[in-house]
Amino acid sequence: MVEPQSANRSIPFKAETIQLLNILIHSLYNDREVFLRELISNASDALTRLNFELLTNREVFEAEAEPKIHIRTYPDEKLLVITDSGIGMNEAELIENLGTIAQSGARSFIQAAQEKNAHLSDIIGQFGVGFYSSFMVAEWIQVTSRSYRIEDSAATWFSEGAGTFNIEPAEYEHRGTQVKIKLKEDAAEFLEEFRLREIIRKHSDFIPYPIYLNEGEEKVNQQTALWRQSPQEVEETQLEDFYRQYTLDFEKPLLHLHMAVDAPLQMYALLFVPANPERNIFSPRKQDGLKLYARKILIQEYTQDLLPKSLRFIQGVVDSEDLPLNVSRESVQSTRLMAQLKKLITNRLIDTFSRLAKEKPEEYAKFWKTYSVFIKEGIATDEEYYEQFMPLLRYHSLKNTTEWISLDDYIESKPVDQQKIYYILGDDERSIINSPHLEVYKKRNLDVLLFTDPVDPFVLMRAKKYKDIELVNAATEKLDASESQAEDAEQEKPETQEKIHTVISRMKTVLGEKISDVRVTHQLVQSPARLIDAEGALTPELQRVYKMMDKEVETPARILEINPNHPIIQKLAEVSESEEIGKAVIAQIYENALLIEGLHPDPAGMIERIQKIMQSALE
Ligand SMILES: Nc1ncnc2c1ncn2[C@@H]1O[C@H](COP(=O)(O)OP(=O)(O)OP(=O)(O)O)[C@@H](O)[C@H]1O
Repeated sequence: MVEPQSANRSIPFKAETIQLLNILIHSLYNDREVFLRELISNASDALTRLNFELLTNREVFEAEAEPKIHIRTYPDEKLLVITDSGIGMNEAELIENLGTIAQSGARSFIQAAQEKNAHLSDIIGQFGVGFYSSFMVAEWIQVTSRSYRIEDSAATWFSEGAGTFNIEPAEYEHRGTQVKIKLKEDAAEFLEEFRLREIIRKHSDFIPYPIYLNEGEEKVNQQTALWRQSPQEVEETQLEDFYRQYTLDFEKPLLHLHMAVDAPLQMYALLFVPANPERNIFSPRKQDGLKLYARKILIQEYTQDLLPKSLRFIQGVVDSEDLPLNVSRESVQSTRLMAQLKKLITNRLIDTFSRLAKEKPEEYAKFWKTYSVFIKEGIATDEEYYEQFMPLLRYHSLKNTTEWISLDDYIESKPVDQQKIYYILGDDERSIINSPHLEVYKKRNLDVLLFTDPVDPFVLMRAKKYKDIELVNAATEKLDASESQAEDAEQEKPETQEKIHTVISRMKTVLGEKISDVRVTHQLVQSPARLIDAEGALTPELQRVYKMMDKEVETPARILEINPNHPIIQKLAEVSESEEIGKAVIAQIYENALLIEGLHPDPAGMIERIQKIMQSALE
């Protein structure tokens, strides 16, 4: 049925639209060019919707017309005209779509824009205000459209962006929509062909329909979306070109992942691990996040919900057929599909890292050097994925200070009866290797992982176990260095015990309040003594966490543990109590222990005493 054609009518915009237009018209927004992206994306949506219609309906006006988008400029009249052969709109649809329906994003946009310190650029980027964004550059806009329905007639919508728009019947021969923009004085740049090309290449390169500019016969957009091709067909150089164009990073990426998935949902992704996590200042990527497309149409420039936060260094594109095309940008986040996509992508990424570690350990070592801190952050903070991140951990160990070993490697090579995974905390490998705490492990030929990264204690806050095997601190674990009962019996002899008691009480007198106690340990081999935390003190892990967070913590005086079998300790018992040398040796034993724990406040201060001890040794 042919609708009765009405004469020119003036209709008020919805209240929210008026507010939105007010903000946009008066905005001094630098990235005004996005208006073109919005119009092209509307045109592209209209073409896709027509394609759907054509699947089931042959009663379509101009069914054979080529699906395309055409942009024309008329510099003398300052006109920019964007035409598409999409689904089109009749009069009622023009009124509804461009005037009276409050856009889903409008309200949130206005709210966000009215907030203090709001940056319009962030907000426009975030909400994508669609068609109306053209009012940033337009004095007026005229939209003429002819719907795909044969019986419909054409109509024209016109507005200067104030409170109302006009609607009237039109003569328009072709199916689709023509958006005519009279550019503001200061928006003449959008009449320049090179500028338009630049914008199209930047924002709409992968729109699935050809975009023509003025009389040019070549389409301006590339149209082929590399990520939608089969991974086997894409060549290494194409990937590198794509990555370079995408990030302006001229270093090759460390790794890429090309996914083409059909089930449980349909998606393509092309992801990269950059050689360096810092974006360079020229990078067109201004924030973390992946570019999200639905059927090649850009939905969101920076999508952070597709990855765990700790994998924010990943660059690339995700494209899913399953995302509804008309999904508004703000509702993208909350769809169930996004959670599914995130899971799929994250699992595949973790899998790719694991495979790299297995198949190309040297390349994994490079990855680990740069990104270990991110993976460790993931373990410390990511409730959902921390367990999956754990097999990616790599450490040096007491027995292997040159190659990285995983927790799985450690478990595989440990003796069957060893029930725990041992680690030791320290500031650098060279000094912890010499820690007295490790003597018993060396003697017993047990391996210990060296945790020297400042973020390792954070990892330990969450990761108490791996594959049901407890991770324990070698420095606080009680392992006995004496392997036979005979050795024990020797230690327990009454005369030995008495000697040791003498030494202990002398040490307590000499060291006074510097220590909370002196006692015997059987965990030492070469060293005469070591320091351990007093009972009730914070664990060494927590002490380091606090230190990293710059929090002052009081550590109660430590306990000095002595090795009853050490010649220095045994000889000390024979030195008369009044002799100065005995006191000097005790003070030096304590300070040596401080030094090796990295706790000595003034190592050079020991020199004088050491010289006295040397002198006495020579006499
Ligand atoms: N070129 C076009 N052809 C057909 N319909 C169009 C065209 N441009 C806009 N429309 C209609 O007008 C509606 C409003 O467009 P607008 O750009 O304001 O928002 P949107 O595209 O729905 O959302 P977004 O904010 O994500 O762009 C569209 O949903 C569509 O129905």
